[in-house]
Amino acid sequence: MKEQMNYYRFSRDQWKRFYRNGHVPLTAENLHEIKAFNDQISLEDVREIYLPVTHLLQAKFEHYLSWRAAESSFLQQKNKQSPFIIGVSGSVAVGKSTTARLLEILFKYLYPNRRTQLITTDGFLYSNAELKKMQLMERKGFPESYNMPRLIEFLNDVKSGQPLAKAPMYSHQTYDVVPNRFDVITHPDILIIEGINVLQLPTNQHIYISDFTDFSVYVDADADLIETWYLERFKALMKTAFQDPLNYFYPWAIGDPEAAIKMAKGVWHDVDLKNLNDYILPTRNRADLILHKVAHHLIDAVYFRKY
Ligand SMILES: Nc1ncnc2c1ncn2[C@@H]1O[C@H](COP(=O)(O)OP(=O)(O)O)[C@@H](O)[C@H]1O
Ligand SMILES: CC(C)(COP(=O)(O)O)[C@@H](O)C(=O)NCCC(=O)O
Repeated sequence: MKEQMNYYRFSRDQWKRFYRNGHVPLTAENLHEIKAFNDQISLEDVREIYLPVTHLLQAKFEHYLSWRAAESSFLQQKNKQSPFIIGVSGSVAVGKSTTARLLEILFKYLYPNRRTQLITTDGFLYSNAELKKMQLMERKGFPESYNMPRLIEFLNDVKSGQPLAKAPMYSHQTYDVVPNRFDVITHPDILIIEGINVLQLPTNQHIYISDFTDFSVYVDADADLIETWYLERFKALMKTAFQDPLNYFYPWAIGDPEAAIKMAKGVWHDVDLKNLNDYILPTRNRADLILHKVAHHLIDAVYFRKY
């Protein structure tokens, strides 16, 4: 990634120094829990990259709470609870879910008495049946494949302090939205929203997802590297989740492995890479923080937005 004038660039060595030791006390048990959720995560990355990120987010969150109180006092209104919303974006397979989950875990350690919840935007995709009807099945993940008005309404409910808001669920098992299944969001203090479209500006809306987020993170890497992660994940799933006869990819898991890899490469090139270049990458410079990854998901630099 080239230097950008509106970002500070910090090398890994510079970034790790921003964390004051002991600020987020991680015990051996905590680290064990992180490893249990993804044993590929480097604990060095957790300490050197994610702990300073959490430290920064903590400062932002506390500033947000005091600003909300000051605003309510100015408007002579009751201080209504409204969650601090963190958006996590980036390409398919760059590691958004992993980053979002890690931030969720770290926030829970930091604020055990506060409610942190995580949702993904993929539940707001139109169902496969609807996508087929609109001839958008090959455009899954592109802006027009999401029900944006529904997502905006959901965020508006959450941000305005509704006691309960329901986010539809997506299943990677069925490769489709799950009918009548929801993630129930109940008055969180912190909401993490993860998805490829979190920083996008839809053309036909007057209000965007980013209007609801208080901080945003973009996970970045070269497209060639992301392709290898996409294919590695596909190969790992071929041996595990795809072996289930109910899985959408089951026919590929029991067929010719080379044909399956060829198909996955085609999907990456024709759908996800195109989406990255045309719609996701152009949103990168709206993020407050960019985590730049190199081989093995190692973060070599962090970009922090100046203005
Ligand atoms: N920090 C990390 N260290 C090691 N592997 C990772 C890391 N982040 C993601 N991965 C792996 O990369 C692949 C894509 O990550 P995932 O979080 O599923 O991506 P996304 O949500 O962006 O599609 C998965 O196989 C995941 O296990
Ligand atoms: C459902 C998704 C759009 C969401 O991406 P994610 O948030 O999982 O990175 C993506 O996983 C997807 O299915 N893309 C369509 C092409 C493909 O099968 O990769």
